[in-house]
Amino acid sequence: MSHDLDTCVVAAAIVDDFQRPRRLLAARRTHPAELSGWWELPGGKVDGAESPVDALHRELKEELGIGAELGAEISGPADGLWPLRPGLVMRVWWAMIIEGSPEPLQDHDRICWLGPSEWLNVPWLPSDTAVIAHIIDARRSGSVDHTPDST
Ligand SMILES: Nc1nc2c([nH]c(=O)n2[C@H]2C[C@H](O)[C@@H](COP(=O)(O)OP(=O)(O)OP(=O)(O)O)O2)c(=O)[nH]1
Repeated sequence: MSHDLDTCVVAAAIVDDFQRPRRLLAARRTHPAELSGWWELPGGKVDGAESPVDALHRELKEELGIGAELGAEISGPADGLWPLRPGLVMRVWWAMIIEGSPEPLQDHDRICWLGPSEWLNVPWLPSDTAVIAHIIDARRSGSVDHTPDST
């Protein structure tokens, strides 16, 4: 199935270390009402002509006040994408903070560093279940691909 016409959301799995990630940053949404209180990977929709990577850097600055280094993209099951709902797909990158200290500045009311055995300890958005399971597996098997990616 083609996802060419779908809206693209970009998000970051922000960890403390690409090679041996122990902590993962989760953020609790404040809006819209039906998503409020659920936790997600920080990010947002790609605007107009900006590239997905530019959009992710913009969102991380707006939402958390941080600059990040992106690692490899975490490829999803649908042509590399993570389907969220009809018409909406997500692309996800490993990321590490290189500037600033994360604060819930916009769209979230809480952020939380989840420790090694805690990556399932928040109620993730139901649409995130597959990607969170995937990154937990990658962490457990030591197969985190941390090759920098700038596509
Ligand atoms: N950032 C992010 N969004 C997610 C995740 N999982 C998931 O279903 N979504 C959904 C929630 C929203 O419907 C959509 C992201 O839209 P958004 O509202 O955060 O993006 P935005 O601020 O750029 O959009 P907008 O307010 O301008 O419409 O993707 C996730 O892990 N991270």
